[in-house]
Parts: sequence; C-alpha cells; structure tokens
Amino acid sequence: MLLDGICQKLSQSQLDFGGLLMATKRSVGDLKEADLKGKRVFVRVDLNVPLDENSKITDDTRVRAAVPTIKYLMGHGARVILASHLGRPKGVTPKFSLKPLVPRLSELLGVKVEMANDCIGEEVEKMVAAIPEGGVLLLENVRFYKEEEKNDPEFAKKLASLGDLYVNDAFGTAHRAHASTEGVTKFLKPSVAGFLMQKELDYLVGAVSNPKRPFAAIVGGSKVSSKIGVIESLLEKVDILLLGGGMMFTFYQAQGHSVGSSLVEEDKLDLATSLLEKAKSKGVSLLLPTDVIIADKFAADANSKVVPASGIADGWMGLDIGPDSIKTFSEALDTTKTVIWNGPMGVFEFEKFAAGTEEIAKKLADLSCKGVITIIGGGDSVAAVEKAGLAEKMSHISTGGGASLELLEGKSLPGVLALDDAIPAAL
Ligand SMILES: Nc1ncnc2c1ncn2[C@@H]1O[C@H](COP(=O)(O)OP(=O)(O)OP(=O)(O)O)[C@@H](O)[C@H]1O
Ligand SMILES: O=C(O)[C@H](O)COP(=O)(O)O
Repeated sequence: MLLDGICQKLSQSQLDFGGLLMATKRSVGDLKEADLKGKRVFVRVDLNVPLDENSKITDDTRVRAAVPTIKYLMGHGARVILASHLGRPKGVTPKFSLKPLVPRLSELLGVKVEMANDCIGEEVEKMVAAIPEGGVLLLENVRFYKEEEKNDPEFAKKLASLGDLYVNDAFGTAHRAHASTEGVTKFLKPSVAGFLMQKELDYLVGAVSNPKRPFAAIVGGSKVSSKIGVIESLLEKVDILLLGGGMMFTFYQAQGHSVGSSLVEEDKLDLATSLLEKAKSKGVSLLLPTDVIIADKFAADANSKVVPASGIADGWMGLDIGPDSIKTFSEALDTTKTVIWNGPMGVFEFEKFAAGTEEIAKKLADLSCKGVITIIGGGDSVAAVEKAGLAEKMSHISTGGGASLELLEGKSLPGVLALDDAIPAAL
C-alpha cells in the first residue's frame, strides 16, 4: 500500500522479527474449502465500537479489522455466524444493541448481513439454519446474558451448538475469560485464531520477545498505577524507555522536584524510585522530559507556559511535555529499530496540550517510513494517532486497549490460550 507516495508500509515478511512469528495457535488460514464449505462457523469478533447519541458509529476501526477473516470464510463457502459484545450492559439494554453495526458490516462485506434478535434460542437456530453458503448472520450482544461474563458452561454450550467450528478474531476481548471467548472452545472444535488475532499477536508478542534492537518503549497516560506492570515488564526488554504523560510527575516528586498541582500519586513515590533504580541496574536508558507545558487550570483555555521540569510553581500543573523534551525524545528514537508506544504524552484532548503527543506521533510515522517497526498499543494513544491522521503510517495499531496492555505486561490471554495449538508443518 502506498502512503503519500513516499512511505510504503512494510510487508509481513519484513516484519518477521527474525523468524519468530507467533505461529503457536492454529489459524483460520489453515482451514481450506474442504473444511469450510457449507459449515456453520461461529466467529467471535470485537465489534465494541464507539457510538454517538444517534447510534452512529464514530470509529469503525474494529469493524474494518474484522473483515479479512469474515471474507475469507465467506469466500470458502462457510455460513458465518458473528458474535460480539458492545459496551457493558446489565441485561438487555437497547442502547447496547449490535443493530447499528449491520449497515457498515454489510457495506464492507458486500452482502446483506442478517441480524438476530438474540444470541441463543430457537429463533436464532432457525436463522442459522437459513444462512446460505457465503452468508453472514450477526447475533445480538452476548453480554445481554449475565452468563457471558460469568463464563457459564451451559451458556457456552448453547452458543457452541450454533456452529460446527469456532474462530476467535476478537483480540480486543482476548483478556476476558468469557463464554464466547473461552468457554465456547470446550464444546466446539476446531477452535482457531482469526487473521486479526494472529496479526496482533505477531506484532505485540513478536516485538517484545524478539525485537529488532535498539528497542524503545514510550509510556505515557495519566497514572503510574495503571502502567506499573507494563513499565516493569518493559524494563526487562527495552534498551530505551521514554516516560511522559501525567505519570511523569510522580517520578519528579520522587526525585525531590516541586510539581505544583500536577497529577501525583503519593502512594507510588517509592515505586517510582525503585523503577528508576531498576532501569539503572538493567542498563536501560530511561528518559524523563526535561521541560513541560504548565497550565493554571485543567481546561482547554488555561493560560500556559513552558518551564523546566525540575520546578513547577504552586498553582500550576504540567499538562504536556515541552519542546526540548520532544527534541530529546526524537533524537533518542532516531537510534531505534523497534518502538512500542502506550499512553499519550499530555492532555491531547486539549489543543494547547496536544503538541507533545502529536510530535511523537509524527516522529513515529517518519521512523516507520524509514523501516523502523512502530507499534501503537491501544486505547488513548491510538485515538491520538488517529486524531493526527497518522494511523495508516504506523507498522501496527492495536485494536485492543486492555488486551494489549496485558500482553505487554507479559500476561497470557485466556481467549488465546483456549485455542487449538498449531499443527506443526510436516518436515
Ligand atoms: N500531564 C497530564 N495530566 C493529567 N492527565 C494527563 C496528562 N497527560 C496525559 N493525561 C491523560 O491521560 C489520559 C490517558 O491515560 P490512560 O492512563 O487512560 O492511558 P491509556 O488509555 O491507558 O493509554 P493507552 O492509550 O495507550 O492505553 C488522557 O485522557 C490524557 O488526557
Ligand atoms: O474495548 C475493549 O477493551 C474490549 O472490547 C473489551 O471490553 P471490556 O473492557 O468491556 O471487557
């Protein structure tokens, strides 16, 4: 795919992290026409997309990401059953219905996607029986049943009874051991990974287990407490660690600097000190911003100025990294071959404090074009990269917020573990 005529996205083979693709789980690509033609394939996708007050999809990234697996199944004559959650409903809640997804799915797939009013039961069974080869039926939100999140075996069995085989392509929900992501695999074989699931694992696991070095991580976001696991795990792997976002002030305070009314987690000061020591003992080059943009209130129209990070006056709070820090971070990133980014550098939702995040996004887009592997780890950093219009330029943008964080923390994902192991290729 050509980007701006200059930056070409790296091909899969170039991203092979030294031959270590995460090929440990059986893939939907191993299933051919003979395995799929006429078969009812139960596919767990993550269609948990943001909707506005008129139920209009405001970001269809997850819908588009689900398409390759569905199209592959359709193209091989399967009868496709799609299951997903949307939001966190307590019981049947119309505003969490998956119905608004039907038009966009139909458009992207080039077929009329049918929609069931439920995800189990007789009516659904009848609709499943009527799916033609290459046709697609979307089930209603699986979380309308509390049994979904409880991973209730009876509920999982009912879901499983709808299909002949199972594909999990819901990377974004792979950290949840729910009936449609984990329980169902006990009753439905084969249970294989979809293309999106595989791609996410290839990048995220590949990057941290066998990165092209130098390997840098950029960690930001609001709180140290939500990123402790990630920082600790990354300190074992990276050569360079750049810290920004609200969490940096806990590090500054731990070093004795005045931080004004910036965000600080008082109970994490010792932890911040020990992370700094750990970085030193591991030989990791840990960089904190040298200057910050401060504001006189937490608001889009706050008065602001750039000051050295070592001294923020009372009544002021740091809301972004400053120009010197952007320069230092950029220079450090210039030396790298792999970069993973999780969490914005500042309050990017306010234009005045978005520069740090935007400049880092631009830097990564630029590095991507030069062959550096750039991975954006989900959540707000993805939103920031998209806001800057640079998503297409990155090597990989994860569709999973919580799931990508857990992977980076070194945790295993129940939705992945439950899938069949890959069948070793014959010698
Ligand atoms: N200096 C700061 N002070 C207060 N809030 C900040 C600051 N810098 C960033 N933030 C806020 O942090 C929030 C994102 O932090 P959070 O820890 O939720 O990240 P996340 O969503 O987990 O990150 P990721 O996006 O990669 O998963 C943003 O809403 C942003 O406004
Ligand atoms: O958006 C997500 O992170 C996934 O869809 C999982 O949703 P959940 O956090 O409600 O389980």
